[in-house]
Amino acid sequence: MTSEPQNVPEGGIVAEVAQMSEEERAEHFAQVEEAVAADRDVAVEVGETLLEVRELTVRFGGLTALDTVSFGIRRGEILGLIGPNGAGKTTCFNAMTGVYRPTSGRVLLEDKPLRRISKHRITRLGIARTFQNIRLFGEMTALENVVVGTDARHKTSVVGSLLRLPRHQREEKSGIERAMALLEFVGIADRAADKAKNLPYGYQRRLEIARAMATEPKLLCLDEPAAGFNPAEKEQLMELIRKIRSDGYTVLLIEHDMKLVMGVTDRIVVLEFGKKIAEGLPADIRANPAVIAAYLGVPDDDVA
Ligand SMILES: Nc1ncnc2c1ncn2[C@@H]1O[C@H](COP(=O)(O)OP(=O)(O)OP(=O)(O)O)[C@@H](O)[C@H]1O
Repeated sequence: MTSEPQNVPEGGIVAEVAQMSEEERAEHFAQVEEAVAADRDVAVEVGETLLEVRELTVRFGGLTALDTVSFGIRRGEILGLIGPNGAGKTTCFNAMTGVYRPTSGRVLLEDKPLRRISKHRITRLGIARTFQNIRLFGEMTALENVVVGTDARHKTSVVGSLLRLPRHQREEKSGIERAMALLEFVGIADRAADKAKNLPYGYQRRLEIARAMATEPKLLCLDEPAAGFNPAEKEQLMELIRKIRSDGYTVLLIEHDMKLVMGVTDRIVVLEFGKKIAEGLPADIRANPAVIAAYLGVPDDDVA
């Protein structure tokens, strides 16, 4: 079924795809799905709401970290979630990915409420994330770290894998092949056999992204992926994020670096003191007086 995308933002792949005929769209997504996730069973309909945050409130004791925040993430877009320090970005992210239980409000994935569920089940439902502080298995190789991600999609039972039944062997082989393809995709295949802890910092960040992608998520959440990067590395990261989106993924990006956010996102949601103060296209957000006021004190370079 193909439905007409609604409220499609100007510019970016979402708009491009919206202009395509049904045939072109089908061909586009066939290519996209082949490229990185040949066996992916995620149907992509650009423009529809994939995840909805509805009146979400999170309190820590007397502190309201998130106050009745609502926004939607559309399939196929890169949504930026920004705001000054302490605005509630990470809290929102954590409430969306099962780390925190919201005080009130809901998160709906494909119209179904995400209740209090384990992190593992969140991954199964199709949400993957990276962390501000890199969390890799340091003693495992880069390749093994990504294979672990592909395991989340396996259908073999524990007994099946212990007995090394043919399906398990097939899944293992395809997991290794996919993991290798993902390392190439993020640009670190040359260090596939190195232990994660021995990789340079930039490689570790890319490895985290590859591992999250390996779970074949409907929504890929990146929490400050450019932290600690120099300008050249940030530029490369922007390219990678665009490539990820072109491959059919939907991306939620939390990022401090305004240049990066403005350069790569389709739409932006701005939080301040736990409240949503703006939502819109990057150009509109850049000119929004409330956003400018929230970022006063931030060096011009960071906002421009
Ligand atoms: N586990 C917690 N317990 C108590 N207070 C918390 C907790 N997590 C966050 N907070 C508080 O909630 C508010 C929002 O914090 P949050 O980390 O979500 O903001 P942020 O926008 O992600 O900030 P930053 O950009 O600095 O990471 C802050 O006042 C913070 O101190």
